[in-house]
Amino acid sequence: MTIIAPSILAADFSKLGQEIADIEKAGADWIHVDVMDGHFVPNLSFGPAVISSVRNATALAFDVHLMISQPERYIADYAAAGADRITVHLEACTHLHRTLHQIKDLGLPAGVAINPATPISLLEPVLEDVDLVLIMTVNPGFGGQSFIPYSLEKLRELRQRLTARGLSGVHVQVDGGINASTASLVRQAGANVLVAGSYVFGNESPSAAISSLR
Ligand SMILES: O=C(CO)[C@H](O)[C@H](O)COP(=O)(O)O
Repeated sequence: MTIIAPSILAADFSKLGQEIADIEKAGADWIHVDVMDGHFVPNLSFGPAVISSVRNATALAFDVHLMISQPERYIADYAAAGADRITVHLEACTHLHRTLHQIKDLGLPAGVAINPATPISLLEPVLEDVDLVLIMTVNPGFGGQSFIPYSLEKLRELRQRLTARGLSGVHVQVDGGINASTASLVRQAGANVLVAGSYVFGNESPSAAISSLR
């Protein structure tokens, strides 16, 4: 079953709680929460105070994607703010294995994300330690960018490696440029968790947009 995780980066921040409640009614499975620090990525979004203020707007899981340098400094804060799962970037961690276990030690599923130019092979040492791998299908930092086609090869390679290692339960997530057309391609290539921002929140009917991604 495909899990749809709308990214609130594309929501109207002036009524964020309502936007989250509405997207739950529209059929979302998880709420994708993009945290940006203006250092690891060239944009800023929001921090734990905003997350905790909207946590009660939904019963859905908050899937927190930390696009921040040295995320180990803030993992406890995001867990306390209401994150249900936390994903960190391989490129942002000095000690990736330690950081993933820091997340797991807080009782949360740990995810690892990679940028478009990072090869799948670098994930090999931590595949057994993660619940989710996020293949960025755009360069992180901004919504509304175009899907990078080479991502499909990376997805196929990741699925093969997970299957070969008996790890088919690991979620394979994609983020960036996902719409009805690219959704079909990434699902065929092995993704089972689809993040979509502008396609869902910018659609006249978010519920139709979510259905079209499944
Ligand atoms: O992580 C992100 C940017 O770094 C966003 O989640 C991603 O870009 C989704 O936006 P869109 O669906 O509009 O492409």
